[in-house]
Amino acid sequence: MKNLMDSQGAKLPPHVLIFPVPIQGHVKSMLNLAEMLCLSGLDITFMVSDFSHSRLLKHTTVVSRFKQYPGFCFQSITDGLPDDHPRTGEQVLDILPSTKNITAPLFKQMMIEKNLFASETRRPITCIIADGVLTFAADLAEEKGIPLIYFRTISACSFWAYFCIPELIEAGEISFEGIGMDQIVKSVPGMEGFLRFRDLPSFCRVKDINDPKLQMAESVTRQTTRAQAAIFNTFEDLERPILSHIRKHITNLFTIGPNHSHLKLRLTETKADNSVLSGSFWAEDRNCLDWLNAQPPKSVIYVSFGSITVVTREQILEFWHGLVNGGQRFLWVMRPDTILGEDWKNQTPLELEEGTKARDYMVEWAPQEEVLNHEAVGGFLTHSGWNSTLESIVAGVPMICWPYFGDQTIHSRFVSDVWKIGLDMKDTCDRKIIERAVRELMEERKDEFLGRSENMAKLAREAVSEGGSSYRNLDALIDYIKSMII
Ligand SMILES: O=c1ccn([C@@H]2O[C@H](COP(=O)(O)OP(=O)(O)O[C@H]3O[C@H](CO)[C@@H](O)[C@H](O)[C@H]3O)[C@@H](O)[C@H]2O)c(=O)[nH]1
Ligand SMILES: C[C@H]1CC[C@@H]2C(C(=O)O)=CO[C@@H](O)[C@@H]21
Repeated sequence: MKNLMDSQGAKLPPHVLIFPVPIQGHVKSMLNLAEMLCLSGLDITFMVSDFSHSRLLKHTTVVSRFKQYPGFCFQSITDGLPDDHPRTGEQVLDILPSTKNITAPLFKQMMIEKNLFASETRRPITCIIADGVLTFAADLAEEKGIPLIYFRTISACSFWAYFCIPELIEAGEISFEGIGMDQIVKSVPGMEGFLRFRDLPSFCRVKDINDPKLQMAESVTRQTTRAQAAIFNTFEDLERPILSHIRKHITNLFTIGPNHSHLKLRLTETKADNSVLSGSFWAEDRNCLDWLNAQPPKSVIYVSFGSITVVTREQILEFWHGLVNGGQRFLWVMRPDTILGEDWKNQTPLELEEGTKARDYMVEWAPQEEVLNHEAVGGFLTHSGWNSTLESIVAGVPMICWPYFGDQTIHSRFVSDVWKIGLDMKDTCDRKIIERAVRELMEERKDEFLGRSENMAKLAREAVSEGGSSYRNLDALIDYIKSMII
């Protein structure tokens, strides 16, 4: 390690640059990682897009939160999209070419002008931890000779399915007419027995193997091996068999999750206040917690489709009727930009608002982690984003999965058929099916699902506790970062 000293002669710590894709689920997860590294005394430069930076400043206490870590600083940069770009639905994918073509050259220039973010008290960056889908990070790291670690914010199982796309194509298991949605797919080792074509990440649902989304998914995933190491927000007991397949290709693989729960534990060890920063791009409506306080234990189904999902008005009404007919109370997150179509922009269907007032509760954005851990919540109707899935697992809340796109379609299969902690209703949106799922999860098979969910929650908590796999891996990651100083 080079002996760079501060003015008092103390040795300067490693300086890590963390660069997430500027999307809610990615930024939140990587902020949690940043804080864990700060707690270990590392200096952090956190790159955010101007768009996500202004959302964080507006809706969170991020500034006061990170003030306690003198080694932490934000740098913001454009994501290359116009201000009025929706950044939702499939259009969110525009962020990949825009960061590659517009952000990357500006970022490179910034690194040069700011002397790799060095100052009197900070080394030039000694390591980059980039979001696993930012391909330009590998080019830049190689060009500048800076060690690179990729952090893919999705599950190991979805990463592995993406990694196997060349084999899936080779075996004719993608894109050829005649492959039925329910046909079992054989080319993803470790999933041969239960993975249907329908469960593959949605970007595999193509007619043509040259489809740009499929190509993108394959190329960004395969190039993970260009980094010196990879981080996954998961834990060994959850995905061990799949992780062992990935480790044949990526030797330095650190599983440190569930990040949100791991951070909480590390905060408890070092500080009196272990409350976790929300990291939200929307204002959290905390009134729903008062409403939950008035509900019986395990009586409420929490409904949220994350930060990107968009739905039609018809789909919303199917869900609403299904939920009402299911006979349970519900707390529903409806972002202002959830419903597709100009007529419905920022408008919740009136009948829904009226019909919900009596028994149920609707918010634009919820303090999700607190909601899931509230004793009144007994089930989660989710889009199966990876953060939501992990948050539900840690809280021991069984799920009804309605995946929207990408990695979510495989998570829902693992929830229902591997971990058996919920139901998968992908590719349907019918009030009868929703009603049936609610009854099954919250009444008929309630004890069975709760038992397995509580068991999985225990394993998750053990993983992040002292001596657990994620706890040890985070320590090993920090040692690794220290050893990489050039
Ligand atoms: O009312 C809400 C709704 C959500 N959240 C939080 O927002 C995050 C949402 O993340 P996630 O569940 O992962 O969903 P997306 O926002 O859809 O995340 C994107 O990023 C994930 C991580 O890469 C992927 O797994 C998803 O497919 C992708 O859509 C979670 O931490 C939630 O706690 C809130 O705090 N309040
Ligand atoms: C921008 C979306 C395309 C891929 C990203 C992703 C991943 O595979 O890592 C998951 O969900 C989306 O947020 C990202």
